[in-house]
Amino acid sequence: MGSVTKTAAPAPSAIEVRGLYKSYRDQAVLEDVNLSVRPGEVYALTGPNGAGKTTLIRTLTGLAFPTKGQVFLMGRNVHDDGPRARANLGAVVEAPARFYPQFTGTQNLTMHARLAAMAPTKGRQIGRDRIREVLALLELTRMADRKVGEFSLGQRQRLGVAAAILADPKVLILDEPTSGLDPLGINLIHRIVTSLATSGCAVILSTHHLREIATYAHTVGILTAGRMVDHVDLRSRKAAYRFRVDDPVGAAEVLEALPFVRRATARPPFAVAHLGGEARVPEALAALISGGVRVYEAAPDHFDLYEYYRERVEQS
Ligand SMILES: Nc1ncnc2c1ncn2[C@@H]1O[C@H](COP(=O)(O)OP(=O)(O)OP(=O)(O)O)[C@@H](O)[C@H]1O
Repeated sequence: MGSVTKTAAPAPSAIEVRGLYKSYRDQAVLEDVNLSVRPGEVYALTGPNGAGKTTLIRTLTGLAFPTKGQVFLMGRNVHDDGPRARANLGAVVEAPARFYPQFTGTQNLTMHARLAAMAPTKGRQIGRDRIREVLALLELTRMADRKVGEFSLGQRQRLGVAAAILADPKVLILDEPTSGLDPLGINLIHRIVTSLATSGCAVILSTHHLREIATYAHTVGILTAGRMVDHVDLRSRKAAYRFRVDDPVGAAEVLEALPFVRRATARPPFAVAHLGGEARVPEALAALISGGVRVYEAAPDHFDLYEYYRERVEQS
């Protein structure tokens, strides 16, 4: 039998936004927004108040219609083929999500489960065990049989996330899921989002909590005045190392010539290089030393998303 060479094809996007425009009367709120999120990726959307984040999220979920452009969820156009596109979607688009206050947490989730069972392509039956499981995951077991009208803001917020993940969505879209939550609640949402992404779910969430999302988002989209001014790939930023040297420009040239270095720049007194991992640090050091560069220090170059964001927003 002959052998077959396999080349891993990139996973198709779970969320794909193409040339999206949205205006309210004559006011442009979104202009030419493009983005894509693959299965397993967490995309954090951020930007100043009024930048258009909620409008974008509502348009992604099919709740708002674009003036121009398309949104695909799992390959289906959310505005032309809504019920099928949304069959794989879990979302919280209003904070806190709306529930029937006179019914308990369990009863509200049971109603969500019935709706999920009616989805055209999925039709999954969600049993009581799953409802108990998501309530426990969101640390709401104690509140399960209390009326939602008696829930605190943070508890309702967590119930919203419980409803969004109930049917094991392939796409999760959350508008400011951590607003109104205490520090442990914020951490809980982060852990849940990370674990869903690890199991293959594509996640978009909007947030103002830059330092927190920097720890687990893969990409950060910066939206200002309706335009996506930057997509920051945090994975590549984390692979950077900085070397404090006597000659940063010469050191950057030495590093740039190494086959495993993707990019090297001088930022006096440092030369900063994207090495692809810490296993390459000894080789980079050896190259610098044999190139006649004196090295005083080598350390990961921590990317400060907050500082980056501030500069980016001030420029635009
Ligand atoms: N239904 C609407 N009719 C008219 N204008 C609207 C409507 N909804 C939003 N806008 C306008 O669109 C712009 C973007 O609003 P949006 O709520 O999307 O911003 P945001 O980035 O989510 O803000 P925040 O961070 O404050 O939540 C604002 O100027 C807002 O006034």
